[in-house]
Amino acid sequence: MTQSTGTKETREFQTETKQLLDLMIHSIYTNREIFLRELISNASDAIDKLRFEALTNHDLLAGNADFEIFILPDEETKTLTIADNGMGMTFAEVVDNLGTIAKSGTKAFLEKMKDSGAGSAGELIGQFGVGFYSAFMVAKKVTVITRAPGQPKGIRWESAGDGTYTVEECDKDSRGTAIILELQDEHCSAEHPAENFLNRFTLQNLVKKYSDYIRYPIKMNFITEEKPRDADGKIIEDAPAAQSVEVKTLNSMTPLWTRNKAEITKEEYHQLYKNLFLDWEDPLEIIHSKVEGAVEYTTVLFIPAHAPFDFYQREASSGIRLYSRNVFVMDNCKDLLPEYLRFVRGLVDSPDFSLNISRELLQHSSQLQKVGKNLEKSLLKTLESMLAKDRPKYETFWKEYGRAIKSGVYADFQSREKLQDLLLFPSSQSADGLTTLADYVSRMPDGQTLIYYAAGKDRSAVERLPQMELLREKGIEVLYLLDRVDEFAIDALREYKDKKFQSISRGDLKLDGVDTPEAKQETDKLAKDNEALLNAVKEQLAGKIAEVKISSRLKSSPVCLVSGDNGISLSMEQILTEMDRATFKARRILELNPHHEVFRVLQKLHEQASSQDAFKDYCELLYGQALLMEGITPEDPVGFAAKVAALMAEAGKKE
Ligand SMILES: Nc1ncnc2c1ncn2[C@@H]1O[C@H](COP(=O)(O)OP(=O)(O)OP(=O)(O)O)[C@@H](O)[C@H]1O
Repeated sequence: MTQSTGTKETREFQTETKQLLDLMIHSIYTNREIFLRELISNASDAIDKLRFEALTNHDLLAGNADFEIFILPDEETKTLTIADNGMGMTFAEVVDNLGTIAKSGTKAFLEKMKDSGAGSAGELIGQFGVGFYSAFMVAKKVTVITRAPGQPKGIRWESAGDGTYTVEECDKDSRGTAIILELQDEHCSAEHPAENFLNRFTLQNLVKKYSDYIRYPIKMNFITEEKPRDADGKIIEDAPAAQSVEVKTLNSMTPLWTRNKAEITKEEYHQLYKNLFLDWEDPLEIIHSKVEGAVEYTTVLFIPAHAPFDFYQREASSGIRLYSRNVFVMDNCKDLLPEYLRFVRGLVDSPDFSLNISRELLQHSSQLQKVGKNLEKSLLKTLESMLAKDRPKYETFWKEYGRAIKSGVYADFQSREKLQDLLLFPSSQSADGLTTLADYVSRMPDGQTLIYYAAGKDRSAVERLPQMELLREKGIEVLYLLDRVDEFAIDALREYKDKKFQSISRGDLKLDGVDTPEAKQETDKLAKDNEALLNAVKEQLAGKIAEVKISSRLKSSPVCLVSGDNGISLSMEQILTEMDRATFKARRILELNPHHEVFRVLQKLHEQASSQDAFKDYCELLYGQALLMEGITPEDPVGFAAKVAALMAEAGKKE
């Protein structure tokens, strides 16, 4: 077969690769058959790559353009070979690709493994599809023999998955890659045909199941034995059987999306999705459309059932593959869909995508932009109709991707209006349901002109905000913004159907139309009468707060902290601080409850010149309390605690 022609080097796998191999070999994952899908998919990618490069450099093909993937089970050597005549790899590429983990998905897999402990390896292997290394789930030893086009020599890579591998130059007749798996005993035993990867029927079924859509023929030799026949056509029983070899193509190769929609089963769509995007779950939604006219394309889009575990942490990636008349052009096509739709997976096949322009140019092509606009429109339409017709399904979608949509509202100025009707929020109206903005508005009583909201880290934190009391008493519905991006989205939106949003912790509460003019007059009078007191409090808290006010929103709490109408809010400031991006500060306004007993004590202390120290402590304590109620730690927690202790001791003395 091949012969080594250079020195053989033994190298160590990168630490992460070692960990991965260890998992592959020792995991109790039962669905090991997926290794075949992974290797076939790599072979198909390698042919795609060559085919694409050959468009501009025809010499690469060297006269061999009959692309194929060959599966060769060998009973004698107990090996299974998957061979392709694709791009092959050079020495450096072999070391880079098969000694380290370059693939971000595999890295993510390892991260997730670290987080969730080895127990879940099985489930995760299926979820991530771990590429080439999955071969070690079924093989004792893996040999890769590969030759890149134009290279005089091939490269032989070999490993038993034990921490090291060898690489050496070797002879190889033709371009491409052969992966030879020396199968583990349980995977070449006739006793368990479904797990026997030398069994041709098992292999045939697996190709049908996982790789039917692959665009290159996946071939296998079938050996038939037949006894010779006599002149009358009758079998000669005692003659030795003659063997004949028949090469069969196992996959249908018809790209699913070119078929008539009505003839495609849900199961087939699911399989296409799983094959292309290596998911183990069925997608939540499928959109298949064919568009003819100024731009012509066919698209199959999927909304995965679950967002990847690190979806909201990593850089936006895109899961859209481009094809031109069934020929793969590129994957991860950015700029096709807006970032807020980056969870969508799928493909677009259009004769208008030119095959031989560069990736960069293609991404900026006007055809692509037109297609992108259409896809965005049809995805939004699908989501709107899901929301209207299948609320539970939409809520499942929302749980996974709601944050992406909300990010679209604040980050994508042009999409704001289109997205506002897709938003859902919890609210004071129902203990566990979610409401759309339209539903909120439809419930607004006559006279209420604003949409009220409260931000906090969870429902109970918001419900316990002192500011909530008054609204609860007046029966005004409040939207709860519990996700960190919520307030930024609402802030960007500013209004919905001419109704402005109003935070219950910002500026004046503006209960106009609901509150009475008399109440406002009373608050103004109290502020005037206590002007000196308010100024004194402000002076004591100089540098910490911008203003002190008489509150009209407090019931049982003596104090609360709100932020100004403009700029960021306190909760936004908190979020930005956590993200180390606190360049802006909220304008802090301390509101005092004039009807609370503490207010009267404050008035008394202020009037008595002898109580200046106590007055100062009271101001500090009220400010500290207000911060705590907002979930913010006072700047000097030890000093705050000491003041509380001193006050408790003092109160004890009086009794
Ligand atoms: N048959 C092959 N021919 C040429 N290169 C290959 C072949 N198989 C694997 N490779 C190279 O090895 C790399 C690692 O393969 P692996 O399956 O681990 O990840 P991947 O294919 O990049 O990721 P994904 O499976 O998500 O597409 C590939 O990117 C490719 O460069």
